[in-house]
Amino acid sequence: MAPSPCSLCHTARALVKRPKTGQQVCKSCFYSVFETEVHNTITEGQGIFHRGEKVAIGASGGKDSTVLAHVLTLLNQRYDYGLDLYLLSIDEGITGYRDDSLETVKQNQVEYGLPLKILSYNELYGWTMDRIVEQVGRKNNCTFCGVFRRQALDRGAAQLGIDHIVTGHNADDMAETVLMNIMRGDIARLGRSMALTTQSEDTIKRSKPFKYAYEKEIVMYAYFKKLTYFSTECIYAPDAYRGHARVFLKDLEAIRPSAIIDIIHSGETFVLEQSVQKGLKEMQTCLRCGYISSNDLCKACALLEGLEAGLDRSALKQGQSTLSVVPEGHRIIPRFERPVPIAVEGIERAVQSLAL
Ligand SMILES: Nc1ncnc2c1ncn2[C@@H]1O[C@H](COP(=O)(O)OP(=O)(O)OP(=O)(O)O)[C@@H](O)[C@H]1O
Repeated sequence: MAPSPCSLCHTARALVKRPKTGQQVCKSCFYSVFETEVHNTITEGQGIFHRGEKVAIGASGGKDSTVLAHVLTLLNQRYDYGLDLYLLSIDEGITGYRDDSLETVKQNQVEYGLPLKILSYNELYGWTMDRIVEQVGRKNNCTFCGVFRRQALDRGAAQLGIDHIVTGHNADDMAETVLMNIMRGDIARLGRSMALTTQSEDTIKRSKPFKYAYEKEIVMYAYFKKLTYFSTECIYAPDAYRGHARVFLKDLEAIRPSAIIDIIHSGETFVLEQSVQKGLKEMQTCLRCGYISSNDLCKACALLEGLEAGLDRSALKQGQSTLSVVPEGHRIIPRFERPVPIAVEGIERAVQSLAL
């Protein structure tokens, strides 16, 4: 049987069946269409970046963030976004996992010529995940890791004077999140987690440029381009609940590949009723460390307090402590200082208005 021609350029031989659309394409058209779709996500509407912005790529050494570092570096040059890119890695202190993946990030630093900052849980919280798991067991450790990582990324970015973090969350991650939030009945969180970019007054801007990129295509892209990435799963039990959502989603994708995008679009159309919005807690800053929080203590301070007190699973009852006074001998998280955002667009507009 004669080889099929690429359904986009109609000249080269098709080598890939796109998981997202089923189109048979050649390698070069696959790269082009993948990169263009990410560019479209980034630039749609007002766009997520502005010229001169300092952007930290959350770099774990895994496939998603490695491809993100590669594609953002490329698009920044191709379309002249004018971004100042950095790699920001959080070392959770997981022996035999994160130490190895950080070696990959260090290689990426050289390959892409981007400055790299590594910030560890040990430095910030005085605890590694290895020690946390020793104390709280494997069952709930993902909660600690998730809360601590979120804050560590913000703190690392703040130390670099960066006001925008991008992560490699992909379309599969987004669809899983929709399913998980529906199964939990947490529609308020669903709305927030579907945004391409999130920012409130007191937080560092976060974006997910791979929001619509299929995991399978990210893997294909990394494979064909021979990118250096680390492919082992975390050694501590991954979030079991997400695991169920993932298996369910993969089954749906096998039957109908568009299920992933369809679920994301469904998630995007949920709108919170006014009455529900009114019931949501106002955000404030943590009395102890100054980080954004919906309680007197932020989740990280509450979890840390539990760890320091030698609690195990009960330490998960976060947000219940209202103490601004630190119990004696307990370690605390340093105060969170945010960089003052520079309104570059505002400055540009002001300069333009002065021009003759
Ligand atoms: N230790 C870390 N340091 C910096 N960023 C991280 C770290 N862990 C996760 N991230 C960011 O959060 C995104 C989603 O993380 P998740 O744990 O879901 O990993 P993943 O889906 O395996 O992604 P990756 O393939 O990039 O590891 C990553 O793509 C990355 O941008």
